[in-house]
Amino acid sequence: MTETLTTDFVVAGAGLSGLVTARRLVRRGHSVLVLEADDRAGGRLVNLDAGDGVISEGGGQWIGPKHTAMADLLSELGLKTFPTYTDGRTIYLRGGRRRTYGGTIPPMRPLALLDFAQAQFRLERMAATVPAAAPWRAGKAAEWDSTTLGHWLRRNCRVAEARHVFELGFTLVFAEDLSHVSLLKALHQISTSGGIDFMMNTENGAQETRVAGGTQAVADAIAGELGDRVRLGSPVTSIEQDARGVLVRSAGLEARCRRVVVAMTPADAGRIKFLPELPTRRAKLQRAWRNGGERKICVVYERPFWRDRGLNGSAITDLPIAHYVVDNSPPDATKGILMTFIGTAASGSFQWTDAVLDNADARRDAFVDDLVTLFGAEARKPERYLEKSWIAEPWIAGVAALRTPGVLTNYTDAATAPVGRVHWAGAETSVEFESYMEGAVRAAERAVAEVDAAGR
Ligand SMILES: Cc1cc2nc3c(=O)[nH]c(=O)nc-3n(C[C@H](O)[C@H](O)[C@H](O)COP(=O)(O)OP(=O)(O)OC[C@H]3O[C@@H](n4cnc5c(N)ncnc54)[C@H](O)[C@@H]3O)c2cc1C
Repeated sequence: MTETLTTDFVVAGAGLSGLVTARRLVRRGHSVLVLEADDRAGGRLVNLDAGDGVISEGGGQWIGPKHTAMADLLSELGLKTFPTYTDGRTIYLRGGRRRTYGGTIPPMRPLALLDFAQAQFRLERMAATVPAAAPWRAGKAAEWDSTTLGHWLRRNCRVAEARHVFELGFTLVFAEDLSHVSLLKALHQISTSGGIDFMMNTENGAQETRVAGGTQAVADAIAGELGDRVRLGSPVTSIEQDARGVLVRSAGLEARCRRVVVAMTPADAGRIKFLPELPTRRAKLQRAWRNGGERKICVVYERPFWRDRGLNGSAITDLPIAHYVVDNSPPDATKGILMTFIGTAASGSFQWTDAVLDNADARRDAFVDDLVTLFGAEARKPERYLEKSWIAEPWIAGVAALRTPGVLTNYTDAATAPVGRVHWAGAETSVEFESYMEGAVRAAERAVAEVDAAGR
C-alpha cells in the first residue's frame, strides 16, 4: 500500500547539503520530509572502522580556514575539530631518491621550482579573469572551455618534475585524469576555492583541520536532530509539479508539498523522472555531468611509528601506488593510519595497473610495499586495511565535479536555476568551494533562501 503524506517541503538526498537544507527549514518552522535513497544518511561523508573505537574518514574529511560556513555548522552542532598532523618532515621521493623537507615547498630541482612557480602564476592570473557567478562570461571562456587542464599543463609546464607535482595536486582535487577537466572549470575552481596554495596546502590551506569523530559525525548529528523526518531506503523516483504544488514519489510513498529541494549532483538527479519535462539545458546538463571517481585506501598500525623519526607521515612520490600519502591517525594517536587515493588517471607518471585497480589484496600489498619504501620495515605489518570506493556507488556520481570541456559554456547556470517549484542544492551547485563540504553547506543556505523568498 502506498503511504501518502503532506508536508511543506521535500528534500531529496540526505547528504550534507540535503541535511543542512532540512535542518534550516525546520528551524524556520516548516514541516520537512527528507527522502534518502541509500540505507544511511551522509552521502559522501562516511567513517571507516579502524578498530578499538577509532575511525578513519572514507569520504570528505578536511576543512580549512576559509571554510567559514562549515566552521559555523560544526560550532552549532557542538562538534570539535583538531589539526591535521603536520609536526615533522615530509618525504619527497622521485626517481628512487628519497629526501625529507619542512614547510610546504617540495625540494624539486631549481629548474622545476621555477617552472612550477611560473605555471602557478599564469594559472592564478587567468583564474582572476573568470567571474565567480558566471564563468561562461570570461573573456576567453570559449577557448578555455574547449581544452583541458591536462593539455594546458603539458604545453605550459614543461619540466616533468614540476608537472608531476601539479598533476598530483589537481588530480586530488578533481579525482580524475586532468585530460577530462575543462581548463575553464579548473580556473573557476581556483578562483572560487581560495587559490592554488590554499587548495593544496595543509597549514593555512583546505587540509588544515579534521572533525573529531570523523565527518560522519556531522551527518549523524543532523540526522539525529531531524529524527523520523529522514526516510532512508527511499529513492525519489518522480517529481511532478503543477501551479499548486508538487507530488514526489518514492518506493511505497507519495508526498505532496509546496516545493522540493533536490540535493545531489546533476548526474544523480538524472535518475529522477520530472513532469513536466525539465528545460532542455538542465536535462542535457544532467546527461553530460561527471564527477571524478577514486578509492580512498588506508592502512592502520598499532601506533604512528613514523612520528618517532621526525616524520609527519606525508609523502609526495612517483611510486607506483602511493603518489601522495598523509597521516590520518586519530588526534590521540591511539592508532597510526596512513592514507592514499587510487584513481585511474593515466597521464604523467600516474599508471595504476588493472591488476591493482581490480583486486583489493593487490591494492593493499602494493600500498604497503610503497609505505615500506617510504617509512621503513615497520610499515610491513599493518593491523588493518581499509578502503572506500567512490567508483561504483549506486546513488552517488563520484567524488568531485570535473566538468568536461563544453559543459560550463553550453549549460551555463542550469545546475542552479530553479525550475518552477524545484530547487537544486548539493555541493556541486555552490558558486564558492564547489564539491567541498563548504560548498554543500553554502548551497543549502542558498536553496533555503530561494524557497523562503518564493513564499508559497
Ligand atoms: C573521497 C572523498 C574525499 C573528499 N574530501 C573532501 C575534503 O577533504 N574536504 C571537503 O570539503 N570535501 C571533501 N569531499 C567532498 C565532500 O564530501 C562533498 O562535497 C559533500 O559531502 C557533498 O555533499 P552533498 O550533500 O552535496 O552530496 P552527497 O553527499 O553526494 O549527497 C547526495 C545524497 O543524495 C542521495 N541520492 C541520490 N539519488 C537519490 C534519489 N533519487 N533519491 C533520494 N536520494 C538520492 C545519495 O545517496 C546521497 O546520500 C570528499 C569527497 C570524497 C568522496
